[in-house]
Amino acid sequence: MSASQSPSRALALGCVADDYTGASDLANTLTKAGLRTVQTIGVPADDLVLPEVDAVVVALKSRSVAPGEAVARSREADAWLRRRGANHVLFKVCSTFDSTDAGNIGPVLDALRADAAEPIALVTPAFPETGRSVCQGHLFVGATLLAESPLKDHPLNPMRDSNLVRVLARQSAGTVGLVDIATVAKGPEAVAARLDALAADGHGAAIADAIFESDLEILGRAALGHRVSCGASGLGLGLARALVADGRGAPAADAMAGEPVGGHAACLAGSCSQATLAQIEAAAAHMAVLHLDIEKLMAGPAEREATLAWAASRLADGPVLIASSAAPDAVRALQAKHGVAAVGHAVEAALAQLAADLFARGVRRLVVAGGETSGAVVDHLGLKAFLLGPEIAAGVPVLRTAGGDPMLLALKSGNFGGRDFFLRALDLMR
Ligand SMILES: Nc1ncnc2c1ncn2[C@@H]1O[C@H](COP(=O)(O)OP(=O)(O)OP(=O)(O)O)[C@@H](O)[C@H]1O
Ligand SMILES: O=C(O)[C@@H](O)C(=O)CO
Repeated sequence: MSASQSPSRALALGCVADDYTGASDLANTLTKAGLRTVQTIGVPADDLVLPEVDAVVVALKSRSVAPGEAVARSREADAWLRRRGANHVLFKVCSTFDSTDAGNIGPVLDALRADAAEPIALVTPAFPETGRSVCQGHLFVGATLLAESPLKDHPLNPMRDSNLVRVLARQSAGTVGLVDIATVAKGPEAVAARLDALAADGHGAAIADAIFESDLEILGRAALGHRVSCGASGLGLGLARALVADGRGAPAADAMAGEPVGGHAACLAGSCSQATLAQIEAAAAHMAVLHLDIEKLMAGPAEREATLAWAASRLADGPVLIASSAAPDAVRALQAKHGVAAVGHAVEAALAQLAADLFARGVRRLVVAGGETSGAVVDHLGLKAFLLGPEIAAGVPVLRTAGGDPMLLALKSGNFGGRDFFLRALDLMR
């Protein structure tokens, strides 16, 4: 990571994100709102020298691991951020609240709250820019209730209950209350008073309604009165705007100011979301696309090796896209035959290995679709920290690796981006 010229101030905001794409989504939001932000991969070393920043987003791959492991990693990240002076830590989860009854949102939040000695934490995944809103504790994806949206078919954590008070209560040690939209509309003091009342009643968390960015500004201000909160980029926006109003933040250095990185370009898609499936279809008009045969992939290395040979022979002519993505029926059939975890891990491992092989063949611009997939790829490439570049689509920035041989990446959350996402990303990655 590039060295700082001046000793860093205490962080205005610390963030622990439960996946890598979610972390870059949040880092993008904080940057746009005026906080200079760096995203690290995993908990950084204690002696990490940062440029002058206001916020650090520590990206973990903890959304779909065992709860104990998620808790341990998140506590470590939280402790690092507190040592860097962060008074408030936002636990960034998915705007569609991706989790199961076992966790990991509840267990991690319980632990962070205990470590911060906070009686209650405000929780909201609302993110109006991408159509996520919460009303009477129910999460909507656009105009559709969460449990009726495509998220009901998510390969790892199908979301079948839209009532987040219930969802969070099932995975938390404590009980969960609601800060409803009527209270939010009254302003930060009313929200703070409601949180105090819920805490006095013994609730450890409160789902907060939010529909518009103005609601999130109110919630961000109220959340800053506590040491920990939980939400998606919308709450990040609210916290950042409150901090900037308090005098923190400054324009970020242009992460793309250096030489263009050049090199070959490739896209890897492991997300099976409706959005990604449509984006892959649209990309086929502009680049060579290969759909992996998952049965063959699971049978041995031949499918991956053949894919690499296919890609290597085309890279000089332009970008290639390799996708494991499949429609819900096909995903379910594979999962029924091999097991959810076995297919997921086999696909992630194959795409991560392909990323490394493509890097070895000169790829320096890489677009990855899917949070778990991005986690596997970034870990396998051994990348440690990112600076923020321009926004490709809501929630997806261009990332530039900090230090070493520069590389540009876009880590796309499954549901984000328009149909032309892959082309648009590569246009901004030079
Ligand atoms: N054809 C397939 N059949 C079964 N599982 C698949 C297939 N292709 C990919 N997968 C697995 O599905 C999971 C997709 O999760 P991932 O987080 O990458 O995407 P996403 O859930 O759409 O994105 P996000 O978490 O950002 O919303 C991964 O574990 C991946 O390996
Ligand atoms: O909040 C979101 O929707 C994304 O940042 C994400 O975490 C999806 O994996």
